[in-house]
Amino acid sequence: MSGDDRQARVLTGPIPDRPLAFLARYVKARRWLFGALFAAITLAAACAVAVQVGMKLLVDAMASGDRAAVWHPFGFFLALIALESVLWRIGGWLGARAVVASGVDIRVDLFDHLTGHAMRYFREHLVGSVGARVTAAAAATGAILGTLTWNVLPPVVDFVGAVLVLFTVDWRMALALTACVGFVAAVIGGFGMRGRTVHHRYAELASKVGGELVDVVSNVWAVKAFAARRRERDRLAREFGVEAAAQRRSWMYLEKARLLHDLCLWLMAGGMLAWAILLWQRRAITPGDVVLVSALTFRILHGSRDLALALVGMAQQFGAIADTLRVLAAPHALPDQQGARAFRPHGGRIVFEDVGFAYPDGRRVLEHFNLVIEPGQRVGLVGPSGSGKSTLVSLIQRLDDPQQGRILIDGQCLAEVAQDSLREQIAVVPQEVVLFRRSVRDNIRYGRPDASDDEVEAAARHACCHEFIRQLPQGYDTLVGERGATLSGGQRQRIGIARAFLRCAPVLLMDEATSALDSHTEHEVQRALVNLMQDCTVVAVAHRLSTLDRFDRILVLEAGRLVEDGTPAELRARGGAFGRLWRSQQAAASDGAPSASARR
Ligand SMILES: Nc1ncnc2c1ncn2[C@@H]1O[C@H](COP(=O)(O)OP(=O)(O)OP(=O)(O)O)[C@@H](O)[C@H]1O
Repeated sequence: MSGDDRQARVLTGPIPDRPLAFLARYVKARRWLFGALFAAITLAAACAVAVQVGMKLLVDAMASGDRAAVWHPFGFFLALIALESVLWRIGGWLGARAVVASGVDIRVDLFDHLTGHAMRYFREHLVGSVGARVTAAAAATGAILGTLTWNVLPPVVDFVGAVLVLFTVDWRMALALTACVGFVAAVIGGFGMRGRTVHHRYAELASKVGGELVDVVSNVWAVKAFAARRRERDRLAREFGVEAAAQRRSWMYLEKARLLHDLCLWLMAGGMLAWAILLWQRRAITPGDVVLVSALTFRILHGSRDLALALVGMAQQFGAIADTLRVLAAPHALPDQQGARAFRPHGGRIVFEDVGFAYPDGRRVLEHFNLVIEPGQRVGLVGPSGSGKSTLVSLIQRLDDPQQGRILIDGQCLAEVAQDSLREQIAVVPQEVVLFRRSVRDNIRYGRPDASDDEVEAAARHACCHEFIRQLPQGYDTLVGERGATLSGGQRQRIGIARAFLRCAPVLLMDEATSALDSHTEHEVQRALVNLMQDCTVVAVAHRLSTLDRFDRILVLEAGRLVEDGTPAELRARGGAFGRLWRSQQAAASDGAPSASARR
């Protein structure tokens, strides 16, 4: 395979939402390869028709009585068989390259589109099912391309070739064959098309059930903790049962199509052969012509069955693609504006100008919200659960757009800059750091892919995780389990901080998660955070008020409104909402445990 074939094609333009246009997109992307493939298969199928003519010539030569005359037709016959085989093999070789390469193109293209969806898309769809759909769409497209090449193209060429050859025998026979094939194709094709809803339903259920399975497996902790294995097994068994019924209906539909075709084949092939024998009895045609007519008729009618079944099978595959495109190819909810400029950082000044924001379900979170955060300012967000802290942080990353007003960083409206260029300048430490199933080094380097090993280690030292990483079995090369499961919460948190260190971004967003950690680990994480917060604008959701002394400014949110704004000392002295929260946490701390309400 050449390097060119291994490289996925970078395709531009939106992903079509109709399956046929979707297919054409990937064939066009490798038009020369597919062109050569279709040409090889067309020639191979034409050779197969010519082989029947070779056989006729051989039979006629044998029937002529001139025993020496058989060798020429025999040589012609043999050469055609060899040529046909060579062409099929070339077709197979080209097919392996073209179909496999477009499988890569499709998955890369769909992945690219999928990851461009707004975060809300991933909240609304089962992630496992979305991932499975990408693979299923590539498999279905590969199956369609394979079917088109090996089950649709050859019978069509056979048919055209056979009709041309039959014209040389008897034009009425050629017309009759055309009518027969037209009839079979119409009956079975129509039957296949009517079955589309059956196949569509099966594809839909298959991907739903696949998603459910992934969902349960990824929540296996809860399944065990709630002793729910039997419950989940029974639930899945019910879902599989519904899917199986849809699969049976889809399969049986194909069987009915096969039965219908067998009947047509028997009647038509019998009729054509009887007709040829009658002509031969009247000495209108030669024995070779009878052989030719019967061979071609059987070939064409068999081919028409392949063709019809291929069309029905393709309808099934098109159903799977249509189902995937309905979910995946939906336009992005937050696209970059046409010709969006790259974001240019300049200190990290964040401004909310009369911002109004509601979630798609209509829940209003912010209304006429105004805020200015100066470059380098460290701002802690405090407030009861549901007051809008996380929403504010996600709006700064442009994970959603406000319906009213503007959000600006360094004078640039977030809705007008390219999203990736914006997020490149924002480091985020979430409450729950999720790691890839890759080495510790690769996980830290995720913050900046071009960082050297020394830079990765320096970031780890700043984030207070160098020591524990060194003690892992393979140090920095240790593979962390799925989603970082082989590390403790505090260790994951510090790796997340190391990542943010490497990012070196002017804006840092954090959702502090120190409440779940023991006091030693919390101390380590705090130390790492203090290091991280230097020299950038920080907006942090603060859960423990005791950690707020390192902030320059505290914002207290209640139901999406800014109710207090000042330094920690000012707000403590003021005795308002913050003062009350502060006192309740102090009291809980002196009782030995922070109260849940005070943590938020
Ligand atoms: N994806 C969503 N769709 C609809 N409503 C949402 C969504 N996310 C949050 N909300 C609602 O928006 C409001 C603000 O939520 P947000 O998560 O910003 O609060 P928060 O202060 O960060 O809460 P917490 O401290 O519990 O994380 C809440 O009423 C919440 O129910």
